[in-house]
Amino acid sequence: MEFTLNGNKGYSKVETYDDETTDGLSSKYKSILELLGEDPKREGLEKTPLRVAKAMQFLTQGYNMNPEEIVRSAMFREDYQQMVVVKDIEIYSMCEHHMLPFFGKAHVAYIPRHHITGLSKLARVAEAFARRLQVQERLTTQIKDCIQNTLNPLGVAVVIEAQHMCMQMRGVQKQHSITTTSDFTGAFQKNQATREEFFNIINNK
Ligand SMILES: Nc1nc2c(ncn2[C@@H]2O[C@H](COP(=O)(O)OP(=O)(O)OP(=O)(O)O)[C@@H](O)[C@H]2O)c(=O)[nH]1
Ligand SMILES: [Zn+2]
Repeated sequence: MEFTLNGNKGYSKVETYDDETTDGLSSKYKSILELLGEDPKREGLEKTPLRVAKAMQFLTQGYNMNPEEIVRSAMFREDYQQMVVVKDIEIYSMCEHHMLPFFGKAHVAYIPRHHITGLSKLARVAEAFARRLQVQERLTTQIKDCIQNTLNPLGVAVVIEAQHMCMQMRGVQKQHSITTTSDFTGAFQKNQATREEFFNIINNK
């Protein structure tokens, strides 16, 4: 057992890699190397099944995190009722169709009703949902729902801009394509001026 995750504050059950999962994944990745025509015994590849087994657990650690708990762990009563925006949150996820990375930026905003949360928690929520097999649309909606359900704010906005390796390295091979998804509740959904203010902030106008 080794300590692995930097910045783990107890929302995650994965404080260590799970030995049984590591062993199971390692032996399967060894077979995958063989199927790809490689020699898993050659020096450079000897430890690769183990490394990949750990990397995959790292990249999917979000399954063991509780995003609502992350928000609730730092919820403060406050009467501020203006927009709070955390933009340019880096996200690294993996598409559930090809298990290849997609990555980019998330922009998250909310308008508090009675409660605010720690700013880092918005980024931690994005992280908890991103570190799973995902589609960008569901990732966007899950972040939005989590903030809405915990803080009960006057509105939530989430925009994600991402590049998908499955569209760049393979398949249609469009290296410069960027996918944007968005989801809104409350004031962001109903009020065009509020939504525009949010877009102006994230676009730095
Ligand atoms: N909507 C959505 N699609 C995604 C996402 N990530 C990957 N995809 C797409 O998932 C689709 C899967 O389509 P399939 O036709 O079953 O798979 P494929 O034969 O590998 O398709 P190509 O990628 O077009 O070669 C592809 O169009 C991918 O671009 C995502 O986050 N959201
Ligand atoms: Zn894909």
